[in-house]
Amino acid sequence: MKLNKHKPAQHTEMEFGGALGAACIPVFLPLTVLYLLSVCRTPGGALLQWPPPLPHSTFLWDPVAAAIMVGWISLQSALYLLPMGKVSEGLVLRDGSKLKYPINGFHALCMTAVLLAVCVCLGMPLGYLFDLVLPLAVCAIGVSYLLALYLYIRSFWAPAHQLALGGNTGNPLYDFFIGRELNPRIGSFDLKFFCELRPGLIGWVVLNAAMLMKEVELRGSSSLAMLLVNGFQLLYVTDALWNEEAVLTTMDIVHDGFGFMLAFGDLAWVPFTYGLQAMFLVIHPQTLSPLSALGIILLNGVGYSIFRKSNSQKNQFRRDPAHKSIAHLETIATATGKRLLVSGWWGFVRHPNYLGDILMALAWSLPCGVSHLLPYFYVVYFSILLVHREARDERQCRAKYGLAWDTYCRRVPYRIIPYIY
Ligand SMILES: NC(=O)C1=CN([C@@H]2O[C@H](COP(=O)(O)OP(=O)(O)OC[C@H]3O[C@@H](n4cnc5c(N)ncnc54)[C@H](OP(=O)(O)O)[C@@H]3O)[C@@H](O)[C@H]2O)C=CC1
Ligand SMILES: CC(C)CCC[C@@H](C)[C@H]1CC=C2C3=C(CC[C@@]21C)[C@@]1(C)CC[C@H](O)C(C)(C)[C@@H]1CC3
Repeated sequence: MKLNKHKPAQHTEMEFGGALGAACIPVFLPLTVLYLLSVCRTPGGALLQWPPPLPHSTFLWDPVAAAIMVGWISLQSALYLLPMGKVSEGLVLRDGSKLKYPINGFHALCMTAVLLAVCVCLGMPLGYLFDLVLPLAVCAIGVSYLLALYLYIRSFWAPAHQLALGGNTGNPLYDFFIGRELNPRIGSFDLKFFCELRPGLIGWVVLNAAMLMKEVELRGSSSLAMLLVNGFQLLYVTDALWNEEAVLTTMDIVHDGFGFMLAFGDLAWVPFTYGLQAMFLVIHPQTLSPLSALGIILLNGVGYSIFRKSNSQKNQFRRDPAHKSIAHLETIATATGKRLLVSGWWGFVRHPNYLGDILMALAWSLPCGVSHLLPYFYVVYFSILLVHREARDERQCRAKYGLAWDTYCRRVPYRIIPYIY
């Protein structure tokens, strides 16, 4: 293979605070993960405490955790490679080609669940993962760094048309962080698509199940709060894998390169911070009245319904605008030939799917009560992520659709929350 001397793209706008952000985030976020996990295990559970509850170095490394990590990634890779489900094509690439992706994430989730159930019945102490969570997170962070380094180095052998438009600035720190290559593959194994949905997302619900088991070990039964958190998040992950094909049109797959940000986000950030609520409940049990539980279930239901219906409406519209379920919706033309929906969910606010996602995030935290900030970390982080993501998407859409996008913004003035934002 020939080493390619790519000319850095001229005037690429740097995101996430540019080179400074790219230098700080890979240090700051892994430390944040370890800090949050440590706080979660303290009886006080206060997010801001002095001195901070720093774990002793002996709690950070465990060869068993390393073995579990290797086993887990190998298992998910094997399931990804199994010829189950259908094969779908991604969007058209810059060279006019389309990549093929195996759509078998839901099968992988079901097979993992069966394997896990068998192992638990045979006596495997799943709750032990609670005790191993810090060394497991250290291993996941280590894997993200190694993967990002591998991705950065191999990108110099990729042809220019396979690089992400925003990931080839010539600044090594920034390009390592944001990702140079768009769809890095080993043979037909797509590394970005695999990482986005498999080891981290499925790992998240397995960790949640482990927290439930730990609670049963400690207190003899699982609490309503723990059941709600597990149920809601399992629904979210199952939905993502059931609708796996839709991920092929998201910003991450279509636009972003694969570098440290996504590798770390997928493999370490998602499994170890999205499930903080369940981890919190192991040490800080909460009693939930049936009425509050009902209210929280309703909130999650409303959020999920908005999230799913709006995402499905747009996916259907992009795949087949003439489909009978959406043919009645009002649209506007753009100079690219693609149209924009201006009625239905996408006429309500410009990002109805983000609104639904934020409502669900709130429903995942409420079972943990209101005495601590820690279980609300996800809601706060996620709102910031989505506001930032909305701004990035808006910039891209304005560049793509020009005047038509301005017309859409006038027709649908609110971004995420009607009459507020
Ligand atoms: N749990 C988590 O951590 C995260 C969850 N998410 C979720 O992932 C899902 C996908 O989000 P994301 O990838 O950010 O982007 P979206 O699914 O919101 O897609 C944005 C794209 O949709 C198209 N679009 C925008 N407006 C219209 C319109 N009116 N009519 C037709 N098409 C339109 C444009 O692309 P084009 O015109 O080119 O088709 C635009 O670039 C969301 O539900 C989000 O909440 C996202 C990030 C993190
Ligand atoms: C650590 C960084 C600062 C931020 C990293 C962001 C990533 C964690 C997220 C970027 C987009 C994501 C998506 C999902 C998970 C989180 C990341 C990877 C998603 C797979 C969750 C499930 C949803 O149904 C989805 C729509 C499939 C999501 C797609 C985007």
